[in-house]
Amino acid sequence: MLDVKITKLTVSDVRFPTSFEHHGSDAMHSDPDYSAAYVVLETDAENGFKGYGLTFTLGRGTEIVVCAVKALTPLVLGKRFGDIVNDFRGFYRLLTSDGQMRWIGPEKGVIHLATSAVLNAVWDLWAKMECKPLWKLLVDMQPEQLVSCIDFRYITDVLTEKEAVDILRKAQSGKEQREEQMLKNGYPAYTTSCAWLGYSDDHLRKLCVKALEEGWTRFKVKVGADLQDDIRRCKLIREIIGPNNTLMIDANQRWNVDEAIKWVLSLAEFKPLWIEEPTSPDDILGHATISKALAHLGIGVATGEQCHNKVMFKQLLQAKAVQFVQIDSCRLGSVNENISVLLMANKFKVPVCPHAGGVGLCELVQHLILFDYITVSGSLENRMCEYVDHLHEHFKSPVIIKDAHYIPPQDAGYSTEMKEDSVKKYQFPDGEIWQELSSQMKCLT
Ligand SMILES: C[C@H](O)[C@@H](O)[C@@H](O)[C@H](O)C(=O)O
Ligand SMILES: [Mg+2]
Repeated sequence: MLDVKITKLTVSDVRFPTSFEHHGSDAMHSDPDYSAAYVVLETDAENGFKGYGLTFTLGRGTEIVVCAVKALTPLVLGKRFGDIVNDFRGFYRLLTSDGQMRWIGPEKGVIHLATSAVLNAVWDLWAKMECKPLWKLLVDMQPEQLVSCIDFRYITDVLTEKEAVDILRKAQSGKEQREEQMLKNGYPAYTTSCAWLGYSDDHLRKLCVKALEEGWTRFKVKVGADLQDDIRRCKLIREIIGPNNTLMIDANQRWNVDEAIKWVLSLAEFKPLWIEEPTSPDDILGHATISKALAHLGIGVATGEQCHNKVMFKQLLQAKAVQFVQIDSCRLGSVNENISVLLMANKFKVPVCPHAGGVGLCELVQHLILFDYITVSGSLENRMCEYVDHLHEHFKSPVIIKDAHYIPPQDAGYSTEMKEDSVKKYQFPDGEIWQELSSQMKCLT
């Protein structure tokens, strides 16, 4: 297996027209078409093993991420698989620290999204070669091997290699029981599917009632465009879900810092557990100010879905700017960088509640949060993973949700593989779906 070489990398621009029904809409992204730059790694393995990876985008601009993946391709082609996984830290550095390309990052923006797509495919390949779901591959690794996948550059002031190994060693005790518990009950989830900003009150009501019947107890609602609308919608949702279920609010970076504090104070009566992305994702001290101002109300600040990299997470933690860390499987540099954030959050005793949804984010991040529970944090206190009910049907191993819990996937790999037919149909702009849509548009004009 280790002698297998990577022989080909293809990347596709796959877009789903979710904006037509306002799925995924929020105060800053009113018309997202959930999309992905989708990577397939081919190898010379006799059994034809392939690795699949993706990064999540919102439609326009996916072509730029595709271009960035193509720019990274020469760094991957011809590589011996054993050389990658036996020095994963080195391979991570190779992709993120290329002497010319790092200028267009470093480790942020389009080039980092592209890195994530490529590395996600490598991890999928690795898990497939080991015939394990990715979470199990991680759970079974020795602390030293896990740590050897992390690039510690820029974070040793808060987390050294030794500390990382110690955290993982400590969590070895009770690992088997936690794994059993997960296999039996799954990992707790919350839903964002009921209350996208573009949904009418009526639609919101119907979806909330249905979600309650299905056993959901934690709900997230989009806010931030209009205060009166937010008050009405939060009141409505609180009335439907009752005082004991959990409510979160998400502003998707809409406000200035002072505005965020004032706005959230006006919504405090609805008892949200957190305000997510109140302001610019880059404003670490702004998040700290908001956290401080809301602490007495028991409202925490959550962020991470557009947090560039581990350095920013480090500072958010150092500045006590977040009470909930939202890792993202497709924005950070894949599993490698996400593990470092899980370990830092553990050190600062801040719970991790991953960002999911989009296309494929639930499929991927479930592996990371299972790993976090079994092998890092060992705790479910104040923890839950986001769930959004869109586009799972396009994946070969879609997520399984039971009683509002993620059931650990059993198929080998990182659950990243999409159905060939879906990739073909939704390919932008030549796939059947986009061709049909463009001829309908022409008819209307
Ligand atoms: C544009 C997207 O749907 C976002 O609104 C979404 O990721 C959201 O912020 C979330 O937390 O799920
Ligand atoms: Mg969000």
